Amino acid sequence: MHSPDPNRLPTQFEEWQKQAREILEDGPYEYVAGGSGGEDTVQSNREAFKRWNILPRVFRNVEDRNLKLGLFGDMLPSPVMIAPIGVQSIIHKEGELATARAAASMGVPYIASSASTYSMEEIAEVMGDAPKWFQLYWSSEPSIAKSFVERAEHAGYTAIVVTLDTPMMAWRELDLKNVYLPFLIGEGIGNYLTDPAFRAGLRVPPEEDSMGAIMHWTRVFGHAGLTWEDLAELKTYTSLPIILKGILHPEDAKLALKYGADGIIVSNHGGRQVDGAIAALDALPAIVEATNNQVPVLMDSGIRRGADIFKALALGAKAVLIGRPCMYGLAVAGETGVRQVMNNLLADFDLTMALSGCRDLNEVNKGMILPADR
Ligand SMILES: Cc1cc2nc3c(=O)[nH]c(=O)nc-3n(C[C@H](O)[C@H](O)[C@H](O)COP(=O)(O)O)c2cc1C
Ligand SMILES: CCCCCCC(=O)C(=O)O
Repeated sequence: MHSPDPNRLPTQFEEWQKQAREILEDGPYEYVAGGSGGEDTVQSNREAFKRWNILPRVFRNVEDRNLKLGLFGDMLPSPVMIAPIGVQSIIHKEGELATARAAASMGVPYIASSASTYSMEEIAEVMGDAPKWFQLYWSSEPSIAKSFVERAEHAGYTAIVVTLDTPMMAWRELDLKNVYLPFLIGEGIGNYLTDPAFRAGLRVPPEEDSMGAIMHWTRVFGHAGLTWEDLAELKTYTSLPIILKGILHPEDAKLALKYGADGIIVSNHGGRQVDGAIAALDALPAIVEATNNQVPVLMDSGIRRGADIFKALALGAKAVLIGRPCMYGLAVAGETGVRQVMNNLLADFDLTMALSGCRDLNEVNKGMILPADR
């Protein structure tokens, strides 16, 4: 059993990843770290940040800094939240509960995935009043989609994030090599097993036939038939803000506005879906322009350090989501690891703000960065 010394947890992202690699078996590690196809987009996500330089200002009295952000009625301590990540039980036995506790202890919003191993109610319970959003994988069975959204609202989640880039899983070569799909061994389906609409579709309860439930899950998980018109139906299920995740094309950003989305997350799913897709940071400016400040634009994919957060905000993101770094923290030291990863990132971001001469988030703008190849 791995028991890390809490006084000697890593500071570097690369070291967290290296230790996670040592702790986890190939299947779970490569499921988390891997991307789709030849992983070109995983790589592009990182390269995109290196194509921008920060242009720091000096002599600006940066003794007091304000990183707070008002978003969908909540006042957040910083423009950083934890991305929805499913099947965290393959990384640590406490899975999403550990990550959610770490987030709640810092006031950092946690976005609970539909594909969590623990149910959305269990996750909400460990978070108390801390900010939490629910991520919807829109089931092909409408009663399940409706039930998930209603359960989330009832459990105290304050926004619904609808992920649009994963109606099915991409060609993921590492998982194929490992013959590893966690869902097929019953991980990541906690929200389904506890859902009355899902259970209504089973011949016998999952407690009596777990494989039957898993097979049913494979049939209802995704919905490749969805179109923009379906958003109207989803909006009848809830009065919570609806945020669309996985937008990369500016025309889709305009459609999101037209069909009444309350927010957008520019994301390529961390390079796990369309290999060869544009880096999320590269997609961001055109989407910010297309939405013209009508709704908040958030982004994720490839953020590893404070300077990355700064660059994303300078290019117009209101906030960013952190994905794999938290999962490496979870693998290394459970709840403590996730908290330490987030503390490191936030400290790095705060220092980047100060040393760039920014006291407030609204000072982080396009004038603070330059293309590296100018
Ligand atoms: C192991 C893993 C599982 C994920 N599960 C989900 C999920 O259930 N729902 C979702 O919307 N995105 C999911 N994502 C994508 C993340 O929300 C996020 O977009 C991505 O991790 C950001 O890229 P980064 O890991 O490079 O920071 C997952 C990502 C990983 C690595
Ligand atoms: C059948 C697809 C399930 C994907 C759920 C988790 C996820 O989003 C991922 O990237 O992995």
